[in-house]
Amino acid sequence: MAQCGQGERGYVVHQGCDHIFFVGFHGAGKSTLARNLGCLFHRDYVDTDRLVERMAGKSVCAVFAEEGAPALRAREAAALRCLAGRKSLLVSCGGGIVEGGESCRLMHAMGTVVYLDGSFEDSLRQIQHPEIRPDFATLEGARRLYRLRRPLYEREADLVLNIRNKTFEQVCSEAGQLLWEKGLL
Ligand SMILES: Nc1ncnc2c1ncn2[C@@H]1O[C@H](COP(=O)(O)OP(=O)(O)OP(=O)(O)O)[C@@H](O)[C@H]1O
Ligand SMILES: O=C(O)C1=C[C@@H](O)[C@@H](O)[C@H](O)C1
Ligand SMILES: [Mg+2]
Repeated sequence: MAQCGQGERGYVVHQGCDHIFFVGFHGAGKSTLARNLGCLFHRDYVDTDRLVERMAGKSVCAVFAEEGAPALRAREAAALRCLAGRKSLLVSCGGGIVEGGESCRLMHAMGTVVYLDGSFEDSLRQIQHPEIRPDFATLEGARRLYRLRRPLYEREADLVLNIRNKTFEQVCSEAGQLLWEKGLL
C-alpha cells in the first residue's frame, strides 16, 4: 500500500501509487461510487471494464464469449498494469476481478482495495442489462456466483463498506468519510 506523509503545506502526501479500487458483485454500485467520489474529491476515475473494452476493441461480453474467462482475467490484469504510472485514481473494477491472482497482486501493489458488501437481491435489482451478462444466464447461476465470490472479495479487501439498505448518497458519504479518515482521499 502507498506510504503517507505530511506534506510541506500540511496536507497528506501519498508516496507512489495511491489508487483506490472498488470491488464487489455486479450492480453493487462500484462505478456510481467511483464517479461520485471523483467529482466530490476532484480525483480522476476509471473503470476496468471500459479499459478492457478500449484495449480489446470489443465489449467485455464479446471477450468473455469469444476468448473465455481466463482471457478476460488476463486482459483485466493488462488494463491494471496501465494504471501504474498514474496517481490517485478511483478505479471501479469488473465484478470478477478478484478471481485473477495477478490483478489482486497489482491492486494491492498500487493502492487500497475497498469491497462494497451488498446483498444479492440489491445487486439483482440494480444490475443493468442482465440479459447480456455472461454470468447471469440463470438466477441460480448468478446466486451461485455471488456465494462463490463473496469470500474472494472479503479476502482481498483492505476495507469493507456495508452498503445494505443504503441510498447512493449514504454510500457515497460513508465511503468518503471512511477513506478521508484513513488518509486515503
Ligand atoms: N446505493 C444505491 N441505491 C440504489 N441504486 C443504486 C445504488 N448504487 C448504484 N445504483 C444504481 O444501480 C445501477 C448499477 O450501479 P453501478 O453501475 O454503479 O454498479 P456496478 O457495481 O458498477 O455494476 P457492474 O458490476 O455492472 O459494473 C445503476 O443504475 C445505479 O444508478
Ligand atoms: O463477473 C464477471 O466475470 C464480469 C463482471 C463484469 O464487470 C464484466 O467484467 C463482465 O460482465 C464479467
Ligand atoms: Mg460498473
